[in-house]
Amino acid sequence: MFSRLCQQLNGLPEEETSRSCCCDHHTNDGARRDQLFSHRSVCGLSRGSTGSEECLWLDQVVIHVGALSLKESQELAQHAAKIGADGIAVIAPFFLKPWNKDNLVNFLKEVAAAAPALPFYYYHIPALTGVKIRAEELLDGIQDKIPTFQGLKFSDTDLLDFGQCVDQNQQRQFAFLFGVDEQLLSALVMGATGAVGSTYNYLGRKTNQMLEAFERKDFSSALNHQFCIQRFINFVVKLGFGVSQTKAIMTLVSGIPMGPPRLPLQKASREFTDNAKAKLKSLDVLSFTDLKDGNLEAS
Ligand SMILES: CC(=O)N[C@@H]([C@@H](O)[C@H](O)[C@H](O)CO)[C@@H](O)CC(=O)C(=O)O
Repeated sequence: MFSRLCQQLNGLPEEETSRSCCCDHHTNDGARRDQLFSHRSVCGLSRGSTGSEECLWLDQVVIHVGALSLKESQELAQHAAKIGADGIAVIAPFFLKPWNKDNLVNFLKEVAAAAPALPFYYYHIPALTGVKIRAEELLDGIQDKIPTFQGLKFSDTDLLDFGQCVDQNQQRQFAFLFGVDEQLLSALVMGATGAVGSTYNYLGRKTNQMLEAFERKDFSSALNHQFCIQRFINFVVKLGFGVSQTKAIMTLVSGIPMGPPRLPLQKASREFTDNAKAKLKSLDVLSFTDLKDGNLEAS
């Protein structure tokens, strides 16, 4: 059922993007975007038991093409099709917001129509877009308007909405990709078919252990793994956790400098990174013991 954990590598620095892939983010540099697809075999951030870097083969790449302007979104969708993406995803426009379901669907429909051969995913992240139209409502009849509609990335904690997305679409082969890492187990019970999230960049092993336990119906072990993930996320949330802190942790665990976040975000503090490092060590969630924090200054 749960086919594969989708690892986000969107924090990689500009110079790394030619050997990486992003699920939700695009770069604005056209040449670099093209390079992205010249290497379908990418080096991820995971390390095997020997500590050596493992190569990940991304057999599907979904490019996020959302933008505030419909025209820009359409251009990005066309570009994604041209360079061989396997799908496109779009968040709701968040400056001039759609007021109701029909407005939002009409916007999405125009973006999808710019890449009519590509599977289309709606990226529901109301906390960031401020567009709170329920996903369950949006899905009702969506394939009549968007024939390429393939599924949803659901980054919200409203499990009633998520459960109803699954329940009301059991006859359809939609992908229900969950995006709240600390609640993934609950979403699996509701019928999630996949996950996309930031912490999988470094908590992938622990998450895979949870998925395996869930698959073999060992719910007690699955819950223990989820609680362990929650202990880490709860800890960093209290310190202040966002994209900058994610970059700092990814640098810490990989040794690859992720570069500074873009303004208005501010670089994570050394204090945050030290605390996160101590917590990761105490929870024993990494597959290698030697954290690579030599490049922290560059992050
Ligand atoms: C609001 C937010 O950033 N959510 C993350 C989660 O992975 C989140 O970091 C995690 O559940 C910890 O709270 C993802 O769903 C979204 C995300 O990483 C992205 O779009 O870049």
